[in-house]
Amino acid sequence: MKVAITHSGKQYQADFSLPIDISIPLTGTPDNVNAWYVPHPTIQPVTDGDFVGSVAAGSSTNFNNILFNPHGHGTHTECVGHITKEFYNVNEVLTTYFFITQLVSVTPEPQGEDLVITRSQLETALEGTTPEAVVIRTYPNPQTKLRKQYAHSNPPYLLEAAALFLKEIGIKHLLIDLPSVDKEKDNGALLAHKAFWNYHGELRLDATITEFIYVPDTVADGPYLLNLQIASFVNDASPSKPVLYEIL
Ligand SMILES: N[C@@H](CC(=O)c1ccccc1NC=O)C(=O)O
Repeated sequence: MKVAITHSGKQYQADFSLPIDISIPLTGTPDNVNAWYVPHPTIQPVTDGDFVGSVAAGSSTNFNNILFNPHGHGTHTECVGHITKEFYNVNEVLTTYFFITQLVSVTPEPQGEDLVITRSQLETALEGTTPEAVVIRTYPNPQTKLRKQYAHSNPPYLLEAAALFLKEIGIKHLLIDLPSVDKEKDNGALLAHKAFWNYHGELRLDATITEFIYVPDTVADGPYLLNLQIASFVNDASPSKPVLYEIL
């Protein structure tokens, strides 16, 4: 299914029959990707007395409860409500779902004991483009990222200046393959989140951060059409399904 798109005076074409899903599947198993010290998600049949919500166990239907945490268990999209006293929910904030995006790859640089993404790395990678959304793939990029247990691993993160740069050039949606844009243990500083959402000024209520994506190596850097969909959770964050389409 080919589509022709006119956006900001430019013409694009994409083929909806060739989606590139950059979400991480969520499973109810211990090897589900994990961060923030939460137990693994569970997907279990509802039970009620003798009833077990499983066809294999004699029920008419499979009928599972799912217990998971959007921030800790996989691809999720969050709004400024992640860091504010006031309640903002991502379902109200994300109101359109297609964006022109740029996929960039960076190798985080050592800074003391950390690995960080710098402003100049993003400047270089974006090559002067100012898309609505940026998808950041970090190297190395092994497939084990799909089930990595990140707790206490001090994953790479974005420097405050890098997040400020993305805000300055008007990026509305930031997607990254790490558990957070900030350092794991930062005593609540959350510098990159705050910079991107302009926490100390007028909040960028319509800006989102999507963490825990996975972009396979076979996908080349460059421009894409992004379809960013969430489940309609009234919460600061929701599991999400970002999908890229090559621009033809
Ligand atoms: N680094 C923060 C914690 C943090 O960032 C966080 C904690 C739980 C769930 C998500 C978090 N950040 C996600 O981007 C801290 O050390 O307080």
